[in-house]
Amino acid sequence: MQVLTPEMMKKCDQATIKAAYPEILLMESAALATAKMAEEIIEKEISFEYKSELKLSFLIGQGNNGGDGLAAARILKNWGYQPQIVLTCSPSELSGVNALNFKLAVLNKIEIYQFEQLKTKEFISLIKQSDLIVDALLGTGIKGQIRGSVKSIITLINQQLVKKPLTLAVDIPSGIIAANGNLAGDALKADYTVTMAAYKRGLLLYPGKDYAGKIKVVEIGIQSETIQENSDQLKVFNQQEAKKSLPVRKNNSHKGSFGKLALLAGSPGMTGAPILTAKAALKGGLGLVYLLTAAEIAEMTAAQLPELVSVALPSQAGLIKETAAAKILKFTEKVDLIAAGPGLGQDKGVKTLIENILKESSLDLILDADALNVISDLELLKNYKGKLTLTPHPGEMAALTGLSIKEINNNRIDIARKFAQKYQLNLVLKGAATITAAPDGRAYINLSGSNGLATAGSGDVLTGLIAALMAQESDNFRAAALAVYIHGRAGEFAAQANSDYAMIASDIIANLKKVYQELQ
Ligand SMILES: NC(=O)C1=CN([C@@H]2O[C@H](COP(=O)(O)OP(=O)(O)OC[C@H]3O[C@@H](n4cnc5c(N)ncnc54)[C@H](OP(=O)(O)O)[C@@H]3O)[C@@H](O)[C@H]2O)[C@@H](O)CC1
Ligand SMILES: Nc1ncnc2c1ncn2[C@@H]1O[C@H](COP(=O)(O)OP(=O)(O)O)[C@@H](O)[C@H]1O
Ligand SMILES: [K+]
Repeated sequence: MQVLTPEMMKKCDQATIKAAYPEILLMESAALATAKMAEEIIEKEISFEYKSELKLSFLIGQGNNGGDGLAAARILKNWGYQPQIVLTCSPSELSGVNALNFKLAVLNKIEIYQFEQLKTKEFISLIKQSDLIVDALLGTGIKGQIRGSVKSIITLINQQLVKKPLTLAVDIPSGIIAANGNLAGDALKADYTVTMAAYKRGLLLYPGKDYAGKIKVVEIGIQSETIQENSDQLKVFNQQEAKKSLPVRKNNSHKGSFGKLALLAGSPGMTGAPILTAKAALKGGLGLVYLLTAAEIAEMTAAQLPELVSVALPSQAGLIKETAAAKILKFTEKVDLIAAGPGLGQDKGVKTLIENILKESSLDLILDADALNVISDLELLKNYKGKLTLTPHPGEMAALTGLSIKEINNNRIDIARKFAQKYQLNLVLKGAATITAAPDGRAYINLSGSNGLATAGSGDVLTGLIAALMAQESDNFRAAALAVYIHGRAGEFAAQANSDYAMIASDIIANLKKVYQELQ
């Protein structure tokens, strides 16, 4: 499912209206979807005897987001509810379809207040008594910081109410910038968001994602072709996408059919990382893992995982010698893909090894952690002869690009995509709302996972999973996006069993089976 910017959404609206779909009809569809969602929430969350005893408060802005709200209030009134409306402007300031929907609200005898005419106490009391607030103050048309009555309403609710009533946001929580998920000063937190036609970026990026609650995308008459034509290949990776992408395992197969991985990882003091990666790769469905690591720790690591084949590299005091490059390249002739980085360390030998692999190999190559940190010449990435995948967290991405972590996180989608296209590689930009970007411009925002994944070794697990899925699926970009989804979903299961606080990276691996069972 597509993810849009406000400009793209506007183009979709305009194209639909131009193709003979009257604007009022589009708004009525949005309103009907909002009313249905409000009713679903009421039935699920509130115990009541009569619809008419419920207090439904609609906060109405001056633009089309407010128009959606006005029409939804009227529909719910016709269904037997008693909605009330708080208007942020005077009725004479409404125009077009919004003025018409206001007239219809009056005609349907809905109780209407103007915020400016209410005393603060009266407004607070009205909100406090509400069973459900429908937030139709601001949608995709937000410009600049929140101001005027809209700002007063958001500030009053956020500052004066200890417990906020149940809230449904129309299209996007008011105050969240639809283009990037940032706050326009402040925003109204929702328990649910009903969003029109497609996801908006701001609903999936932080802090916006924290304000949106449960999101439902509703169809309002905009054709999927129109959305396709006016969007930019950015999609969400959800369960539906994962089910579609899960590689089919042939029965007539052997361990070679599911890939042989050369894993270049580990160093003295960092012997756990390669085990997490190798175990995740094997539990992810990969056929065989060779761990290439410093001679001093090769035996010790092999002892931790009986399924592992350990290969000792020439080293001194645990540091891999620069001369190991030839041995590694020779060895990788018998494997299908290489993953390098977890716990590898960053000394000179490691840098030489990674540079040599980038210059000489043409296998599918995944670089993570220390293998990313030692790269100083980005041209090596561009010139790599095989298919390359990088998995930086924002800190590693900052080092690769010269940008700050804040800049990266403020513009995750575009930065990841530009880098992937410029250097012709798959990029997994990790962190809350992981972005997977392809060299050809495709990109996914991942929807699974939680803060429990922010635990030592979690990234090592992801690298193993990416290798496993890449070995089983020919489209490396899709494989990486699927691995990110599965990692996140396994993390959700791990959090259910242990809590976000108490889960560790091994719990993610232990729960992979549940994800595969769910997706099969
Ligand atoms: N187009 C369609 O056919 C369809 C559109 N749909 C719906 O329309 C929504 C988009 O509507 P929109 O474009 O009218 O913008 P919207 O979000 O209501 O905001 C504009 C209003 O807010 C005001 N305002 C702006 N910034 C502000 C701030 N910082 N602080 C305070 N006020 C601020 C701005 O004031 P002005 O700048 O004009 O003074 C203006 O009055 C979309 O999210 C969806 O819900 C659906 O019904 C499907 C069909
Ligand atoms: N708050 C969060 N929500 C969802 N996923 C997260 C969050 N924080 C981290 N993650 C995920 O956890 C993993 C952490 O990887 P990384 O930073 O490399 O950790 P480590 O180096 O400890 O293994 C990544 O897949 C990342 O996307
Ligand atoms: K809204």
